[in-house]
Amino acid sequence: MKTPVRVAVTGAAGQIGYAILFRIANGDLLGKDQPVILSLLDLPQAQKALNGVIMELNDCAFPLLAGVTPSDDPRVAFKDVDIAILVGSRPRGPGMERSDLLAANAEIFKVQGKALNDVAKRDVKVLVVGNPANTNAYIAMKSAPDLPKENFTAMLRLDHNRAVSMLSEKTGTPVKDIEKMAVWGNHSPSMYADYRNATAAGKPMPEAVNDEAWYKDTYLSAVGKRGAAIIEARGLSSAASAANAAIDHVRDWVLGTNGKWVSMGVPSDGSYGVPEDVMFGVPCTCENGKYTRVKGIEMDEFSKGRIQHTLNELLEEQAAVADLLK
Ligand SMILES: NC(=O)C1=CN([C@@H]2O[C@H](COP(=O)(O)OP(=O)(O)OC[C@H]3O[C@@H](n4cnc5c(N)ncnc54)[C@H](O)[C@@H]3O)[C@@H](O)[C@H]2O)C=CC1
Ligand SMILES: O=C([O-])CC(=O)C(=O)O
Repeated sequence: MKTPVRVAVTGAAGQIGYAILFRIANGDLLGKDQPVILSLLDLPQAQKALNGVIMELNDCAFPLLAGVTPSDDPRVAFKDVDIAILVGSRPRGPGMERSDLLAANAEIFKVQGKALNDVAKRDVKVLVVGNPANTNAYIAMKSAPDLPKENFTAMLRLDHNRAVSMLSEKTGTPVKDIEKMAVWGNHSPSMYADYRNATAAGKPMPEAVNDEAWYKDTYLSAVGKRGAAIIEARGLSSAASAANAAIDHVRDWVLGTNGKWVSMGVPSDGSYGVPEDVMFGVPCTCENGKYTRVKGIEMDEFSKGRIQHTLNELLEEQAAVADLLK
């Protein structure tokens, strides 16, 4: 039997928490032979509900679940964790933009970044889901100076999965036969879902779609605004698909992608004209527990403009939290 991996999930009593914990405990995150210990963080006022979730986790009698502990203190919840999925924060409601959440949620990620810095494993893998995810991940990274920067990532995978699914529907290609999709930039409507290198069953995606006007005028904004469309339809933000994307992101990071491209928000190394440390969505491949950016993608004028647009938004978000990080 393998040694259990310690996984922290914050906001564990919330709706994404309710969708993700049972799948992690079932082996969807790290494999069907890997025991896990769940360390669950939520606010003091959510502890009663969190205990109810733990009762349900226990009632599933998951063979891989080697322990579950609740806490309302990040320094307790993050102690010695190998993986931290930071979900806990306020979601937006109808009519709100993600930028409206920045003020409400930034402080959370400063506190949690510091706690990770002090008590987590030195190779902890951190995924920030709570919005605005890129800038929250940037805040957590900057608040954890003793941890390697590459430990911190933001979730672009929901956008990636939405982008692939919509191309699958448009072209009639099964999702499994779509490769090399790339979502650049911020997890917000400014993101750039770039299909130029993608393939549909081996055929170049632009050819398979054969409708550039649809791509530029309909598809790009449909991917970018999908979160708002879900809120409009459900009255609540996406939860099961967000949980699924978080599992995809961490699983691929830990277990590898076999050469397949996935989109991840990672601290920039300066490539593609993105200043260092900006938490930016880029296509990556993963192997041996490490991600590598796909390098050398040619940029046409349209792509340069889209990347600059989403970068500008991230730089504005960073400027808005600069005081918090002093
Ligand atoms: N990056 C992405 O693709 C997506 C991100 N999200 C974001 O995920 C976040 C969570 O969404 P939901 O689960 O639907 O919200 P929710 O409101 O159902 O749950 C949030 C949970 O976080 C807890 N929480 C709040 N502050 C906390 C803190 N300081 N420490 C620990 N726990 C804390 C709350 O008590 C609550 O239990 C939101 O920010 C939402 O916008 C949602 C969908 C997709
Ligand atoms: O839109 C929201 O607020 C939730 C989210 O991030 C998404 O579904 O993409």
